[in-house]
Amino acid sequence: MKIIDTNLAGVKIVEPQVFTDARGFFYESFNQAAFEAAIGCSIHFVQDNHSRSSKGVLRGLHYQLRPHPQGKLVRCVAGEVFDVAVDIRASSPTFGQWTGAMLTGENKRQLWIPEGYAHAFLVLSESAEFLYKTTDYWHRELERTIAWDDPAIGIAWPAVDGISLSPKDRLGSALAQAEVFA
Ligand SMILES: Cc1cn([C@H]2C[C@H](O)[C@@H](COP(=O)(O)OP(=O)(O)O[C@H]3O[C@@H](C)C(=O)[C@@H](O)[C@H]3O)O2)c(=O)[nH]c1=O
Repeated sequence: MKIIDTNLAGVKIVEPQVFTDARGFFYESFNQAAFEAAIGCSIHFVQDNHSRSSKGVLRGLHYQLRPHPQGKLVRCVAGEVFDVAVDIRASSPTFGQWTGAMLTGENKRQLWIPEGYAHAFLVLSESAEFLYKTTDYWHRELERTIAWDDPAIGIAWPAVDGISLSPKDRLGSALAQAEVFA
């Protein structure tokens, strides 16, 4: 497993070692000890999520407030997504900055997004299957959405014909109006 730093100190790309042979491939998609050693702290995941989306679907930018913030280890097992994390910790030197990674069924890369970041992804292939682990349970009342296209963040989304959003995500707040992490 290889860890690749991003421009946001807490956000890491995880690249598993993939073993390919005549039958196909094998890799450890999660190994608690190796993951904790790589990110330098202990982590306890409690929920696994799986979504499928069509091309042009953009989910996010989502986060959950305290007392139930979520760290997320995300990956795309089929298709291609552009995955984004935004630092929304008010006291952080990188507050409001974003990082993006291509996660695909082929490259098998994962993105580790700790608590204190908002998360979104855009589907670039005809469809994409997206899997992720979370460090806390879902709490609908604590969920928040920041606008995917807030110019104050300025995410350079790859071009796709027609972005499709949920009704909730169409109402995302500007970062300046959002409840963020102290
Ligand atoms: C997130 C979530 C949703 N749901 C339900 C609520 C709703 O009826 C349905 C779809 O929910 P949403 O529209 O919020 O799904 P979605 O837009 O895919 O939400 C996800 O987006 C990505 C970017 C994230 O980072 C995730 O944490 C999560 O917020 O699933 C759960 O039962 N458990 C959950 O953990």
